[in-house]
Amino acid sequence: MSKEPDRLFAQPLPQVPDFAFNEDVVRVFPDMIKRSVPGYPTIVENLGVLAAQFAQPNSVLYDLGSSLGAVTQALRRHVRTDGCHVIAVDNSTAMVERCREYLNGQDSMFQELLPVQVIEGDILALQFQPASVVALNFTLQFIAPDQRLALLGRIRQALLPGGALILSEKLRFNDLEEHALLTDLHIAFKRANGYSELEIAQKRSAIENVMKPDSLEEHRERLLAAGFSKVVPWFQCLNFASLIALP
Ligand SMILES: C[S@@+](CC[C@H](N)C(=O)[O-])C[C@H]1O[C@@H](n2cnc3c(N)ncnc32)[C@H](O)[C@@H]1O
Ligand SMILES: O=C(O)C(=O)C[C@]1(C(=O)O)C=C[C@@H](O)C=C1
Repeated sequence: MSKEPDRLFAQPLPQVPDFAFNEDVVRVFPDMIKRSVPGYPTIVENLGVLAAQFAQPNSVLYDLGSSLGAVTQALRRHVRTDGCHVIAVDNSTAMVERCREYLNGQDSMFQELLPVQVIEGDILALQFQPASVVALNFTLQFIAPDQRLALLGRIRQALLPGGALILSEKLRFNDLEEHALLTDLHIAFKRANGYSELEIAQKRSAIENVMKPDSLEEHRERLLAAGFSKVVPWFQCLNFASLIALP
């Protein structure tokens, strides 16, 4: 994995462009996401642990919005169920290229890893195969809000009995005081991880048009409307959370 530090927003930009998962972001992504998302390493590792409980023999495990394949690698570390394979999907060419390099490197060093297929494509256009685990790790927030219910409905239809969707997202809060407090604490987290006020402000304006977080209540209601029977939050650190949704 690239160890390059994220300095993308360190210099004043005349105009901050909308955030995109391009080559510049890909180069610094492991550092960026770890220093920006409280609890990210814990979520990723335990996503593998949870997935191992839901994986069904001879089924597909989806990593949707796979970026550099951190979730896929956690699935490889933890899932031991017979006959499973991972399908990782991302629509950023730069992410997919780098992800394939990492995973090919692993394949050449270790035997008996779960087979992985990395697809460059839009998850909104994906024909889902029957799946026991679907991971959406900080991806749904980048999908247009009016497309989210239909996507979750198609995931629900693809899920096998005993399987699960694991959904991690940045949250917003309907209670304004709660929202302000957790936003301030998230900024403190970024500061503690070495980001300057300028970096924090420019990143915020880069993502505000492209990343639209929902509240926990909106997630729960939409997942139920999509046909899931049960929604169980299993992790929250500040304004970032992860949920298990059962078919
Ligand atoms: C925050 S990153 C996900 C991080 C990753 N899951 C992890 O745990 O390291 C969001 C990813 O979703 C991808 N993405 C956004 N919209 C997408 C879409 N419609 N289809 C496929 N991938 C998408 C982006 O290219 C980006 O790589
Ligand atoms: O909320 C922020 O400031 C973030 O940086 C969050 C977030 C995310 O949740 O995916 C946004 C974009 C990058 O992919 C890394 C982190």
